Amino acid sequence: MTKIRIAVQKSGRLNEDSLRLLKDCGVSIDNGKDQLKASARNFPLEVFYLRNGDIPQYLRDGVVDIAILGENTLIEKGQDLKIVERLGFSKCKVSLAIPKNENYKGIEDFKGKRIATSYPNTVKTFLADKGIEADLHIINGSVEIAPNIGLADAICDIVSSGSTLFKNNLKEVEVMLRSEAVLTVSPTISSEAKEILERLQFRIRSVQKGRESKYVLLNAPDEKLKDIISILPGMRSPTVLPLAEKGWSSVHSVISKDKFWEIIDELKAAGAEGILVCPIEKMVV
Ligand SMILES: Nc1ncnc2c1ncn2[C@@H]1O[C@H](COP(=O)(O)OP(=O)(O)OP(=O)(O)O)[C@@H](O)[C@H]1O
Ligand SMILES: O=P(O)(O)OC[C@H]1O[C@H](OP(=O)(O)OP(=O)(O)O)[C@H](O)[C@@H]1O
Ligand SMILES: [Mg+2]
Repeated sequence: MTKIRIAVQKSGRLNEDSLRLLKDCGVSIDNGKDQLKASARNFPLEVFYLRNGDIPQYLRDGVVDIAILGENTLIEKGQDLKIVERLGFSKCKVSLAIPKNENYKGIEDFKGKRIATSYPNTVKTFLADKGIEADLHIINGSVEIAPNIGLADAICDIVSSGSTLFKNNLKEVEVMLRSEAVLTVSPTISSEAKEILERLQFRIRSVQKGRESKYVLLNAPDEKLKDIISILPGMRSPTVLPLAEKGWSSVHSVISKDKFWEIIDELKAAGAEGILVCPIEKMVV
């Protein structure tokens, strides 16, 4: 029986959320410590635990069919690989930063400067586009230390909270790109594996929709139902059930997490009472 082979980062920033997503999709993986390969018990899938930076080549070579990667890694090393799903976690930027006490006038300041980075292709393309030539120093980790030890004048690295820059007395001056985890696919994927991929994507979308939504239940006097219903979007329209107490109804609906507090305020103002909010595990649409 065909199994889809998925590459997941062995350890690091993407590992935990990638495995959680598979778990939420109902894929159970026996996770022996230090295993490099593991099979799912209840879905035709095999996980390969690999170094992030190696995954684009494994996809090209057809060693794995799909992978969870940071979009930034694809921009750096896998422009030819197709993204089939955006996964919404590991959001970060790839930015240029310089020592905090230096005055920044604009991108021309990078002309002839030594830039330490693990993302040489991304920096080269970004600067070439603006007609700037700089001297790149490729290092694999702890990039932010480079200006402090005299190895470089500036850096290009991942920025999320900004605390690593702060701790190293650096400031972000150019955001080159924004990234999140994505599901990407090998150009050599077989049609059988593609079918499994479609089943997995269907589950991923259901999990994501669930994560983006909340289930809301509330009580309302019947004369205020019309106003309350007009506030609630719902998958089709809200469910309305009579309460034991005459003249009152219970209203159930699904609302987006983004608009959550706004809608709750409006519901309260429209006369809703006893509002309950529950998480949604999956939403199949
Ligand atoms: N601070 C962060 N906040 C959010 N996402 C991040 C952060 N740092 C890295 N990422 C994302 O997680 C991915 C993996 O980063 P991580 O530092 O764990 O691995 P790596 O050192 O790039 O790779 P390797 O697995 O080859 O050691 C990055 O490509 C990026 O997409
Ligand atoms: O803006 P922040 O929230 O501080 O995050 C940014 C830092 O996170 C990543 O490093 P990581 O912690 O993964 O360590 P690494 O250098 O060993 O990859 C990245 O390389 C930055 O150094
Ligand atoms: Mg890192």
